[in-house]
Amino acid sequence: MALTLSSPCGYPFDEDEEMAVFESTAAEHGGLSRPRLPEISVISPGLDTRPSIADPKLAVKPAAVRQGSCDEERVKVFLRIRPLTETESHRDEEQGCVAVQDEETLLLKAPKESQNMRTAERGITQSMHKFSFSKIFGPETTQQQFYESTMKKMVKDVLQGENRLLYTYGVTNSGKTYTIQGSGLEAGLLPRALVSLFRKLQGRLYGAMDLKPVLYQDVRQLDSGEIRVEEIRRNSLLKENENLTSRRGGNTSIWDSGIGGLSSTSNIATQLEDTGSVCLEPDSLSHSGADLAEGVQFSIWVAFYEIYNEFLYDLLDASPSLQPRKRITLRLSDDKQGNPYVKDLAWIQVRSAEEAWRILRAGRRNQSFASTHLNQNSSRSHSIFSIRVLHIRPEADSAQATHISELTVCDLAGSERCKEQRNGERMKEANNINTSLLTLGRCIAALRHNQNNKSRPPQVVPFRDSKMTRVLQGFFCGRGTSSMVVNINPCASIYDETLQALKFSAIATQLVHGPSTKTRVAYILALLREPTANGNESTVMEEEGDESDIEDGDITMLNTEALLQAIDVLKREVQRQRDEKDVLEANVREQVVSEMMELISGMQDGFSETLEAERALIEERYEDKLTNVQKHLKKFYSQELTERDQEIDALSAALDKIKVAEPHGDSEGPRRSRRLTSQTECSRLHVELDQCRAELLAKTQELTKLKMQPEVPGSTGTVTVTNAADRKLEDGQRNLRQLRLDLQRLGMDLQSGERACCRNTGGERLRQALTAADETLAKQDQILLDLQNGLALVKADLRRKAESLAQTQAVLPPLPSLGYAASITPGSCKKRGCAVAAAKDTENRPPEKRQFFQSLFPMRTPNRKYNTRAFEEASATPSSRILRSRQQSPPRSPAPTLRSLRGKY
Ligand SMILES: Nc1ncnc2c1ncn2[C@@H]1O[C@H](COP(=O)(O)OP(=O)(O)OP(=O)(O)O)[C@@H](O)[C@H]1O
Repeated sequence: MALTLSSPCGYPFDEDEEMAVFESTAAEHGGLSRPRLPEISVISPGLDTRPSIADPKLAVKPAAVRQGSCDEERVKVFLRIRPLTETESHRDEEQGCVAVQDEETLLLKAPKESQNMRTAERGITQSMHKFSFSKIFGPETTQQQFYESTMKKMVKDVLQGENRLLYTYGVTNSGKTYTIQGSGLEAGLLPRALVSLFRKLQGRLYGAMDLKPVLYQDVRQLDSGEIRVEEIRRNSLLKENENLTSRRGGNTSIWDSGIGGLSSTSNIATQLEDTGSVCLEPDSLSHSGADLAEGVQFSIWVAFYEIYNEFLYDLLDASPSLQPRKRITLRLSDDKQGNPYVKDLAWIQVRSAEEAWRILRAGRRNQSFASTHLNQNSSRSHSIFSIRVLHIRPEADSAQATHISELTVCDLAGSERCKEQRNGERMKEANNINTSLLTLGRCIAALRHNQNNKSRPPQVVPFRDSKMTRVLQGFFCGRGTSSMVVNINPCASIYDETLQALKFSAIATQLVHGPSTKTRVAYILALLREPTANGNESTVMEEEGDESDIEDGDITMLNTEALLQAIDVLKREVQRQRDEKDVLEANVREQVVSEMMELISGMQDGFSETLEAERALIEERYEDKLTNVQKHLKKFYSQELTERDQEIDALSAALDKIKVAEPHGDSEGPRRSRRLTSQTECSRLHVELDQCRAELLAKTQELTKLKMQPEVPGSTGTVTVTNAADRKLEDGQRNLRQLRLDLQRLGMDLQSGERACCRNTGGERLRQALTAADETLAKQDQILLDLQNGLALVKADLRRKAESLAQTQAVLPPLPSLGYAASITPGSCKKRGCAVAAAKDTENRPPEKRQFFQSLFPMRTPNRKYNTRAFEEASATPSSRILRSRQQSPPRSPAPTLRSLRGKY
């Protein structure tokens, strides 16, 4: 399966991501055409984001941190550009795609055939990229110059007790191995470092082999037997190297890697074995032992191992056999503190640079090299060479190691495109190499994230995802510092790979070294100096005496009691910080809750207001609708009634005509003529009633006058009767008024019934209202009947009164204007009796609905009849239906009509 080269920085190097993290804005580089993509991708965060001394965060750091300059804190990333070979020059690989702008800035310009140029042409990315490094070394840089600027100080630091790591990173065939180990007479960083180390230690070497480094960074006292074993191993390795050197000529050794039968071709041996000893410029290494601690001797032990296809192999596994054999894989273990170490790794004591050099050469023969399409002698593994320095105080009886420091040099395998590997084994190697480099990139990216986002929860740094990162973990976690050498090949054909490698290194430039062990000790000591919670000054420092030693952070200066006290102080500090955080959390929670409550109540108010407004709006709308409906109904019924009135008038007129023209027409004729007659009769009765009232009034006045006259014998009974008649008349009038009021009320009931009908509340309600109205009408009919009876009695009384008056007139002079008496003739009475009979006919008929309807709509003419057939057919409105239903109800007791009253009267 062909795989492409993965981005080693932990996430895909897609251009958007890259821009988000590293790229500057266009404005920083002058006017640029595209708004989103600047012409040059500036990948130089290391320089721009350097913390200043004035950074307030630094002010609170312990003194040991403040003392160090910012440059020292940041991880150093060096760039080395290798020269083009002759073959490469002939292939026209020099296309000016790599340009050094100054000591720290590199400009990459995409060549025409590169993938980067293709994407740039599509506007996805830039064709030019700018990178910044701690220092850039061009093709002309010599090995010595490079050593002086990079590793020289590291050696010094290690001798002073620090841990240092230097690792190379780059595309295959970019010069990593050349940089670390060198070639021919050009010794690389490692041999130079060894020579420098031993020169510095001249006269200070601890020759015995009784103290040996074990585990992560511990020292073990060896007994005599173990010492002998160690010596045999060491001598065999040195002898092996001698034998191989003497047999040089047929110089290819074959080793079985143990995995898939890989052959590791040690052609590299030829390169360095030409130099029997390390050849260095005389003035390249200063060898002053002035910086070394007084009275301390140093024991140097080296180990050399490789990580091949994610397996650990000891390159100093001293077996003299040259036969192919199965290599033993080593395991990674953790010590009690969880620090990783390579179990059963061979540590060899060396007493000179020469010995160390020979051991290194012996190990290189075991290293996994192979020929690839890019490099004839390509490292297929990550090789790690470690030098451990034991700081020993020789005592009279037995020596004691006070400290151990380490210098590790790691030559990482080169990243490469898997798909370009034609050999399956090479492809597998490339895969593993890229995977471990990818993990390294992810670790560095996570470390950078954690350093840059201290307020956020830290990301898990995936050290355990690869053997290489696990082995080097301590150097990234404060137990030392690391430096990175990025090697690049300026060939145009591998421009895209080079670009990826440089992007990866750009992340590393952002890294800051974690606080060293020394710094942590200084922090603890600073805590001890602070006033305790009880307000008493800690006495630890006073007991310890020399403050300058303490300032250096040497924890061994403290006795057990002081350390226990320090633990107590730290525990209290932890508890205090926990309490603080608890209080802070409680406050934050309280604030959040109160803000939430405010928010919720605000929302509630808002909702209620909205609800009210909507309710008002809906009410208003429905009010308007109801008003509109009422208005339209009124208008409609008014029109309807007007039309009916007109029709009735027309019908009446037509009937009159018919009556005049054909007095004896068809069978319908007499009934209609009777109806018309009754109508006209009714009007006439009205007039007569009014006349009767007027007469009654006149009579009442006369009676009043008579009362005023002196009483004559026998008149008492007449006056009493007249008074009774008056009272009854008054009652009758009162009843009439009551009747009118009831009718009005009925009218209102009907209106409400109509409304109920209009609002579709159901015909049942309307029917009930109408039934109630009918009952009220029946009551009124009864009242009218009573009134009629009362009037008959009055009439009888009046007759008697008239007779008594006649008798009185016979005695007294005649009274003026007794029209009423004159009008009460037997003839007129007879006539009135006929009227009463007619009224009785009327009473036998069902009550007139029209009178009731008339009270509802006073604008109508009083003599209209709505129970005609024409009206029934025409009325299709709800009101007309109501009227019809009422007409269909069973006949009720006849109500007295005015005509009947008049007749009675
Ligand atoms: N600075 C330099 N000056 C001269 N020659 C160099 C330089 N750097 C590298 N070379 C040569 O380039 C070739 C490849 O170098 P080297 O083997 O060190 O690459 P590499 O990065 O280790 O490759 P790989 O990752 O495949 O092992 C070697 O022949 C080496 O001598």
